[in-house]
Amino acid sequence: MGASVFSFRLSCEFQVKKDVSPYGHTAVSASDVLPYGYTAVSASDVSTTLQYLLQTFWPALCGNLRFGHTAVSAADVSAKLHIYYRRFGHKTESAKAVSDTRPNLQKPFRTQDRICKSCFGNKSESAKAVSDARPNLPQPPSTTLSNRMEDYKYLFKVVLIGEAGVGKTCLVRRFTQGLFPPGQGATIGVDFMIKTVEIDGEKVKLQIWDTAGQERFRSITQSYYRSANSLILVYDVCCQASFDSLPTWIQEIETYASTKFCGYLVGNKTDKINDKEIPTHIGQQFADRYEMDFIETSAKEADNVDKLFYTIAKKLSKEAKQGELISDDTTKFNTDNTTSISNCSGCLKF
Ligand SMILES: Nc1nc2c(ncn2[C@@H]2O[C@H](COP(=O)(O)OP(=O)(O)OP(=O)(O)O)[C@@H](O)[C@H]2O)c(=O)[nH]1
Repeated sequence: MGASVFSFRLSCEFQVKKDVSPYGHTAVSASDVLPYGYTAVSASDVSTTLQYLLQTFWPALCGNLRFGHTAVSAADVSAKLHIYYRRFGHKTESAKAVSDTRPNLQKPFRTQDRICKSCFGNKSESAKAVSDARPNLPQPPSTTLSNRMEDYKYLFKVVLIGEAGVGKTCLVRRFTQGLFPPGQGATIGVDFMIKTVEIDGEKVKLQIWDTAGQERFRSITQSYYRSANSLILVYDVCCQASFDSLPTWIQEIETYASTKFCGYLVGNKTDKINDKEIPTHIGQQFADRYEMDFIETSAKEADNVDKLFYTIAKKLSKEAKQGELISDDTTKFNTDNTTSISNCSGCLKF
């Protein structure tokens, strides 16, 4: 089993690992994740073990970390794992042994809840998003996997892209948490949140991926385009440069996205009326040219933010109902009245 199998980078193949990583995009080598005598364990075993390791030790060591907002090197991760080795030893050799070294797995939810909150800040939405995205972790009886599967009809993946500083994170946090974060720092790699909305009486879960706009993260963020059901391309209405860069982003989309996705152009920061550089009709023209929907928003004032995401949820639900979201790789239809739509094997399937 090659090193790539155990790679902890955010890749399509091992979405579960990706989704539980509080490290953003840290690459962890095969040796880091194989403290078990190099026994061939499956990717999911490794994933599950790492979830446990990271949950157990990371919060105490690192405090209020959140997805994608912390740069942690492979060496850091490795150092944390050594603590685990010291405690449990190196002698476990099989996948079973791996699971035997997880004494806390059956602890009640209170423990996990505390860990999530500790790990990701005291933000219930964040903690819930993390919890939802960890299908392998023990769940309290009231929120077992099957229960949660009945919680919604569709699951869609929405990815925000655009230049750094245009307000992608603020849009996501306004929608998912109802707040405008003061002093929002730059996203490192990719962050995600989940919000369930109701469309025509049906629950629709939006898995919202907030990508870093900085060039240095481009190779990471590109890997998210293909599995997106919807791509939201954001620019800052007060920043000509962010608008001028749109053709480059369109090229990125054409290169990396799937052929079937719902595209939205968003001009953000409309509250800065006196600084506006890109008139609404120019934004609209650009969107028309590339057959995208268009809206102007203010994450700060909560203008049109809900409308943006609800419109996307509604459109995708309609397309799913009409069977128009049949995609490159897989479209999953669950037998229990729950449908998980995805464009690639990298999408979460709860
Ligand atoms: N006035 C105003 N400022 C905003 C708005 N949205 C975001 N900002 C500010 O713009 C700055 C950048 O916001 P972010 O949400 O971090 O931008 P981003 O696109 O996620 O940036 P990267 O993570 O680097 O890609 C922050 O200082 C925000 O406070 C808005 O609607 N109005």
